[in-house]
Amino acid sequence: MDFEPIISFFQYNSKRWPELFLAIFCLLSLRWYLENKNKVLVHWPILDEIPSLLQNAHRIHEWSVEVANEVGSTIVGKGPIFSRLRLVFTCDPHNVEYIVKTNFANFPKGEEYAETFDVLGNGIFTVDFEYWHAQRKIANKTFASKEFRSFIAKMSRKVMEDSLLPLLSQVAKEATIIDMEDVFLRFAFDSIFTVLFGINPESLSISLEENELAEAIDDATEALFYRHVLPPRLWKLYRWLQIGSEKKLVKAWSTIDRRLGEYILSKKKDMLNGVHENDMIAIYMRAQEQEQKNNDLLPKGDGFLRDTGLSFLFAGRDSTGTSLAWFFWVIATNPSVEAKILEELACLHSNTIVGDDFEEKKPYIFNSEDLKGLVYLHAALCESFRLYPPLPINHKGVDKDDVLPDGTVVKAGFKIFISMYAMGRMEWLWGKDCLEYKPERWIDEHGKLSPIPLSKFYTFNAGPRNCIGRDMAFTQMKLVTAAVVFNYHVEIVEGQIIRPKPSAVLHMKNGLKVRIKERRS
Ligand code: HEM
Repeated sequence: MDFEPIISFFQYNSKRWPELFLAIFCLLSLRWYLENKNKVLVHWPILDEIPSLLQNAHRIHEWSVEVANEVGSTIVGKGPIFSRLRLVFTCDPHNVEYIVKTNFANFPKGEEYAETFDVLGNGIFTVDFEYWHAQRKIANKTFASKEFRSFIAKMSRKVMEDSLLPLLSQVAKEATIIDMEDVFLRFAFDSIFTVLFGINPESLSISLEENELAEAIDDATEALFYRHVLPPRLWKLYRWLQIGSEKKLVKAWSTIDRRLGEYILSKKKDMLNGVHENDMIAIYMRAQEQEQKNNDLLPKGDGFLRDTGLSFLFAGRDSTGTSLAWFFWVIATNPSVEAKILEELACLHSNTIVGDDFEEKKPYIFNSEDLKGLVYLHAALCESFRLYPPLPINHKGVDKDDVLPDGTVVKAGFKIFISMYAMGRMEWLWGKDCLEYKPERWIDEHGKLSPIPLSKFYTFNAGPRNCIGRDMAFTQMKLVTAAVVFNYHVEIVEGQIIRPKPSAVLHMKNGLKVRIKERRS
């Protein structure tokens, strides 16, 4: 065989190898790009799925649904090859049940969670194991007390009666446009603050003035979201350089410390003067005094009161405020549901009003005990929570190697992200109409609330670390939705694009602009 031509080809081309390699590289890259360009999750060389995550950070919740539909309801991601980052994304309720309930002890929040949420200090959200248990014991006792529950209902009603309804009546009279999400966030802030400190901060007033503490909490929430989507080394670099949301966080943190410090100090003075109050911080101060002698697991001093106050403000303000806004958006876009809620309320109203001499107050406010029995309103709220869970993502660590019910292997040190947003939108779980707003799916053939959807409903988490404020949230949501739907028609201003904001809490990206009309003038 004559090798002469082959040898001369290589001799001729030897000087052109760099160009040859470049051409091969470009061809392979082009092929890789064409193969991957339409995929929702791309595994990039070296960086793996990090570029996809960053590319979709602005629409993270919608993207999580697309990923779950296309790739699977549980995915193990690797992160860049030079990092040891291992992420598990899941929206499979069997896996979630195992993580949050069955083998709860193996899935603590972990040190990284505490570092990400450092602004919350040592409050109930960030601690694990026996430290968490000690705080949960006090919280359970507080929230189980009948006295405290009726204090919550009384305070929420008072904020609604004194601030929310007068504001809506005024807006209706002046025929102006308001941002209903902002209004509900202010309502939720004033309610939870009043429950915590016994003082109404009156952020919800006719003038809708700026509220320094609520704004600082917003800035901190935004920074915490970026810490979720950016690789830890990157946000820590931002923190070190003091740029972007990390810079805002430092300022927000100092405002939070200053304002909460002032409230705690004034409460301490009241307590020293022998004032017995029913608010949560007063209950915690008394518990701290009693427990301090024999419980080393409970943090000491005012720092703990600050961390508790902030954790509950975080927990109770954005969740209830945003849920109310999403609820009014879904019922406005589903008028048949709104009509059924009105029908149920009208029936309750006529059963409550007895005798000709009954003088009815306007706007009419339902009693929170009476609202507990309303099936359709409850189903309508659950359905709204399914599609718009205020906390769309939950975050867990892995203590020891384990295997999830679907066979996914998780190793110690992995990070798990549970997407409640994706879980509420999976066709295989909720059926072909999974994206439709249908309260009927929560009601059985006997007209009672069906327990079946609850087995795949994790909006309030489940297991030992379930939401302690669930009942409070339902009490408040029912009080407000019943009073607002019954007395006013909330009309959405046309032409708005309503979608979630990329945030650790499911805020609306551009708020919810509405007009208010009185129904019962
Ligand atoms: C619509 C309203 C609400 C929703 C959807 C909601 C949802 C949740 C979820 C998903 C968790 C688990 C978070 C995690 O593990 O990191 C949680 C925990 C918690 N929630 Fe709520 N929440 C709501 C309202 C409230 C309110 C009003 C309060 C209190 C006043 C509250 C207090 C708490 C607390 C203290 C925890 C931590 C429990 C623990 O770690 O033991 N929540 N909530």
